[in-house]
Amino acid sequence: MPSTQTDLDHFITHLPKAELHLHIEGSLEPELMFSLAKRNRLDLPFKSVEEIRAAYNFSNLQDFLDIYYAGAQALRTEEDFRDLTTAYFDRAAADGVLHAEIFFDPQTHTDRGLPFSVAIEGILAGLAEAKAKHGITSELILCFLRHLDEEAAFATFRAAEPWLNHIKGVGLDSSELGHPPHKFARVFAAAGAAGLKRVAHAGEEGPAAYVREALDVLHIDRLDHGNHALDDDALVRELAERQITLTVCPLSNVRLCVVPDISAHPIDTMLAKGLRATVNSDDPAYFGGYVGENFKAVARGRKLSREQLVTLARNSFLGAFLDDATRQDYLNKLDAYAQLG
Ligand code: HPA
Ligand SMILES: [Zn+2]
Repeated sequence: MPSTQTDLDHFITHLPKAELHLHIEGSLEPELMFSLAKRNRLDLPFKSVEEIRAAYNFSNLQDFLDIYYAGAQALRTEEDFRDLTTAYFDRAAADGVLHAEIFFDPQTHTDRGLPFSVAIEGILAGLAEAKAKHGITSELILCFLRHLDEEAAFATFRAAEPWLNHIKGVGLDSSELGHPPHKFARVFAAAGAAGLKRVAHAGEEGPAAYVREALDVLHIDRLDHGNHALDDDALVRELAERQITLTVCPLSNVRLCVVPDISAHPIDTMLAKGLRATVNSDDPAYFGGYVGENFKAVARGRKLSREQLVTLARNSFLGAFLDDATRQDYLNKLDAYAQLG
């Protein structure tokens, strides 16, 4: 029934929410990729926006990563990173996002010769612009690439030192299988000692044992993805008891074949098991939708109630690295909206 769908879309779009799992490089839309390539006088291996989109047909995480790292090559200057960041926040604002905690992958840029400062200064300029334009608050999370070694992660952490007061936490992303969390135990310990939050991708393609390691060895404050945690009942009970936030990414899960279909997505199973699950977009330019589209996809695919949607939004504020007063302010906005809606 179209009118019901429109009501649901409207409810989701204006539902106050936080986004906690967003790779800023994964928000590079083909149109912006082309305009950056033109501005930077680069040759892209694609002739058109349509050709780029047609290449986004992945059967696993590595298929995606190969194209995601290639796309990131178009980013060359601080201005590029600022434009990328403001484009994401314009979309986020339209999707009812009040607060976003975004990842960036410095090694993707330093490994091709960009100084560490270029990506972070451009992103920070974009975050400041988003706050001024939309009032959206934000935090930045530096991700280590797990297919590289721990020494490279330490070198990145040292390079980040002058900006540590602008970085809320460290994360771990890229190819999961064969790169278990314990590979990064010492650099995560150093980040924790420096007062940073710790998060890690685990249980996306990797087994429940990687989620266990992320908890016990990396001492994570939040779990990115976590789908395969569901394979281990004791682990699920612990995640629920400790109210560890899971940053779940439904459209990413479908596009990377982590789940067979949106109608088989476990988001409501996670809620039913008492897990603090949230909905996020991961790499929206590659996976076909921003956070609002991710909410709409699971709402339809799993026939979620408004109460479940509000719980998912509440979880996003509970799981965010916010100060108590701001968190309460956002929760109050959500409660007021839920009562009206
Ligand atoms: O979903 C992801 N998984 C791992 N690494 C990533 N880097 C960007 N997106 C992802
Ligand atoms: Zn991710």
